[in-house]
Amino acid sequence: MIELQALRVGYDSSPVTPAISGSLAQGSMTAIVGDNGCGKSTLLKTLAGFLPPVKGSVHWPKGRPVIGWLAQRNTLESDFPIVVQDVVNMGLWPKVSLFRSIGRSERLRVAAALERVGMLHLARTPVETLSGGQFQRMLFARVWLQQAPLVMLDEPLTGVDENTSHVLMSLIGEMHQRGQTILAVLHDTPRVNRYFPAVLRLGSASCEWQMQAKKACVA
Ligand SMILES: Nc1ncnc2c1ncn2[C@@H]1O[C@H](COP(=O)(O)OP(=O)(O)OP(=O)(O)O)[C@@H](O)[C@H]1O
Repeated sequence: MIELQALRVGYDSSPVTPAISGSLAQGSMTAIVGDNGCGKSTLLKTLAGFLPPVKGSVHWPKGRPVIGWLAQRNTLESDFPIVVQDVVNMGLWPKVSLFRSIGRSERLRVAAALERVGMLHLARTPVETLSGGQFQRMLFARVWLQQAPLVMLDEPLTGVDENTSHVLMSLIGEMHQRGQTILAVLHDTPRVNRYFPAVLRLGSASCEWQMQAKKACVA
């Protein structure tokens, strides 16, 4: 799905990572790990097309697919004047535009997504009143509903409690099992070791891919 050829990512022509070569197969599930500041988020943003490569290249043999994107928690505004289900509704895009009202079957899908993350009772709650963990569950409901071929998650488990981590990890496993390609930046070493079949370890001078047979990836 994605081929990296001596890719270096960074800002203003200055790379922050070493050269990265390798590929991500369709349906794969990969964790990007490494120390703070080593360039994990920058790599994700470059692969998503938000930043140009500084050196090397990213190749999409079958074209870049729709990407389900979950940004790092602290980069998000949480004081929009909208309620939870409005945010989750956005996962229906582009099947439903802003100019077409949502039908019964779509409302049921949104409700199912909210139920899946334990947030159905908060469907009409203003986003600005959510706790950090509830906010993250809401974003996961949107990504889960979207069913994008490629899902990029930037530190999806950071700042959430153990129970929420468990729910979110099971959703990641579920998306993987239904054939979506998963690429996630994570600091949760035990969960990376337990659930991710592929790991890209990013260092300041080099990087390393690790592939290993994994048990069932649903938490
Ligand atoms: N917009 C920017 N402009 C210039 N430099 C940036 C920008 N954003 C991040 N950086 C720098 O790029 C380097 C890599 O940052 P990045 O956020 O990719 O690291 P990370 O591995 O995701 O870190 P963390 O684990 O702390 O989230 C850091 O030195 C950071 O200061």
